[in-house]
Amino acid sequence: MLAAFEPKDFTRHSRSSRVQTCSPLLFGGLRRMRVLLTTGETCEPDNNVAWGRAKLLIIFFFEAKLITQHGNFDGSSPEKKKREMQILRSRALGSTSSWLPLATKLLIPQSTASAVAAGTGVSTSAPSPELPNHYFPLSIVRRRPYSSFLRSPPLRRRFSPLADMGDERISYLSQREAVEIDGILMGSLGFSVDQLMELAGLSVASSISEVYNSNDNCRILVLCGPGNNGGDGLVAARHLYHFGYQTCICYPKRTDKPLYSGLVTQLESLSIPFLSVEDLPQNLFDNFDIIIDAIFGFSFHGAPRPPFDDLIRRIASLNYIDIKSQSSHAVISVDIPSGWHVEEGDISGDGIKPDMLVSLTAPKLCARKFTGPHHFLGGRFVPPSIKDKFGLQLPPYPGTSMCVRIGKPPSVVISALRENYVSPEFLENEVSADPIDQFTKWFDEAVAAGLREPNAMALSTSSKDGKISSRIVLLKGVDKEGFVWYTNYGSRKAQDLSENPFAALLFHWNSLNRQVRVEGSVGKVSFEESDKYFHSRPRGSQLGAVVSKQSTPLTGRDVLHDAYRELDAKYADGGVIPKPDYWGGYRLKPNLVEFWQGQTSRLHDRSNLCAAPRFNSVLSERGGRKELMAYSKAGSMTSFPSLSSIEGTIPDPLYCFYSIFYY
Ligand SMILES: NC(=O)C1=CN([C@@H]2O[C@H](COP(=O)(O)OP(=O)(O)OC[C@H]3O[C@@H](n4cnc5c(N)ncnc54)[C@H](OP(=O)(O)O)[C@@H]3O)[C@@H](O)[C@H]2O)[C@H](O)CC1
Ligand SMILES: [K+]
Repeated sequence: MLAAFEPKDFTRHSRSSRVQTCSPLLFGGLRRMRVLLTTGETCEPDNNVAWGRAKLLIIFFFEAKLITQHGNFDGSSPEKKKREMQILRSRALGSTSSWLPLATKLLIPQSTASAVAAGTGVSTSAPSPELPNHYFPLSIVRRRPYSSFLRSPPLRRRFSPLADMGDERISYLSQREAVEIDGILMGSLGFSVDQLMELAGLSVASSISEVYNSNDNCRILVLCGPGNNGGDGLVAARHLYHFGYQTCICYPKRTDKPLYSGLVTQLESLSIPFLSVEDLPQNLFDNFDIIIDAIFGFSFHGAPRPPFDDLIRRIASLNYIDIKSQSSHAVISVDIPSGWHVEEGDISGDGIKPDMLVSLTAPKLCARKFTGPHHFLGGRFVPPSIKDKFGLQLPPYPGTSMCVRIGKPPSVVISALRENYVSPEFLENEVSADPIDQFTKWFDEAVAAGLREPNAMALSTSSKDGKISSRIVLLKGVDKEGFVWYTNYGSRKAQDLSENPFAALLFHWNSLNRQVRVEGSVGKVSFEESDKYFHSRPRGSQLGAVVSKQSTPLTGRDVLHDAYRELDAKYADGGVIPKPDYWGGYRLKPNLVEFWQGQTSRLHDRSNLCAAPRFNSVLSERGGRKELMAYSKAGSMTSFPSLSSIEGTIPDPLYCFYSIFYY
């Protein structure tokens, strides 16, 4: 019955009116949306009561749709029906506990429901006695202030750099060594199993979030075994829930110990559903995008016993499902692909073939046979004493990461690499008429979002014969006069600019789905401005600027280093290092600034603010409405009937812009 239910069937989407009919496909993103109820009432996610009601409306619509499609769940026992509802709810909305009690407060007239049903294709002609009398759809307005996105940036897929070690140089543990290390950690080294399990589960969740997006409504089933590997799965499920994934658990052989019952309680308090083996579809990918295999770890021995033998068979059968190669469906094994021999691997050849393996502490010998695209290491708790005792070669973890990619880099089909951008709409009435103000607003938001080097920009220049070159430089200042960067006046870009004083800048704020293109004329900044900036730089950068004759071939690296050392010694007393003549700044005065906001299905928003030479004016062309404004130095604006009527009216042009909006 679950398989027959396809949420895609009732997705309705109207971009032009910026209203979407409620669709379960959108549920993952709902927390980030402002919801407009059909009554006209609006609410923000921060408004708990209204938001709770909004969620309820969604669920009632969801259930009504289900019931009208499937009648009374004919043949289902009330228990089974309840369970199925629970699965559907959790798939759609995640946690329900916080808002479900509000259900009793809702009473919506049947007339509203019928009117709404007519617009959504839900049939009410023969309502089931169970059909709630108060279901109706929602209109979702995909708008909210950008600042709220910054508070909860969507999780994005990122790849950690490959560990800087060949596969051969990483240590692989035998089963005996793995057990022994476990014993030392929890013996003389004073760790508790709870601690290690928490770190292991967090590593698993972190590894998954590096490869699979949570904002694609990713549904994860965690299959947990009876031992600590199963415990890692329970912990990972909790972290994944908090990372925004929709998680379900199947934990058929529970352990009575307080550690495990505590983990179960924590998950239940998040309303994460626990499914029995019988609840699961034969083809696990029917209802889930990712299957986490946390059944057996390094203590596995012999042949799998029920019910795990059947579960392992079901996961292994997913290897042959076509859909896997074309979609984001994946099997992820924790520490050991369950059913594999801990040292020999998949002896029978028809075992699980995971897409991702997260080895914990150190990979076990079987991991040598892993051929999937993503091998990660987690369990960042191994102290040097263990590394020394077992002669472990392990890759360093980058930064504060809880996981590190090891093994071969994934082979990717370049043409298949794409992101579906989910952003707030960039509406014309929200764009500053002044491009520098708009740029500053976006730049501040890029800084607030914690982007690395938000001031990095591609600078494209052209020689007099039209040969274009680009490189990344750093923006060092921006104001109404333009965009400033510093460089060596002997560099290729400087040579280009001396021949052709026009250039283009491109800012790419990837995780905000934003780009800003700037085009204009370029001139050198004054000596005083360059000199002031030069002396604000760290001493090492000043020395580097003096010794580096950019774009000039060297006879060897040591020439540069020797020159640096010599200069360093010369100014060892801390004297002022003079700015060399061949180093200084450029300023690009824009005549076009384009703001680009990536949107779903490539329906991006672009706003183009262009300078209109000689006019201190602003011309807006917004949604077909043309507006021409005079823009005084003091910042006030006056409306004019035409461009020619402005000519001569503004005595002291500063710069002027008109706007064009693209859709
Ligand atoms: N130091 C670390 O690296 C840490 C790793 N962690 C994780 O812990 C597992 C190892 O956990 P452990 O509990 O020792 O073992 P398993 O999870 O593999 O499971 C043992 C249970 O499985 C049963 N079992 C074994 N073989 C079979 C089989 N053929 N069929 C059915 N059941 C089987 C076994 O029952 P027995 O009756 O056979 O004893 C146990 O009930 C490691 O891999 C990591 O994932 C920690 O979380 C953190 C520290
Ligand atoms: K496993």
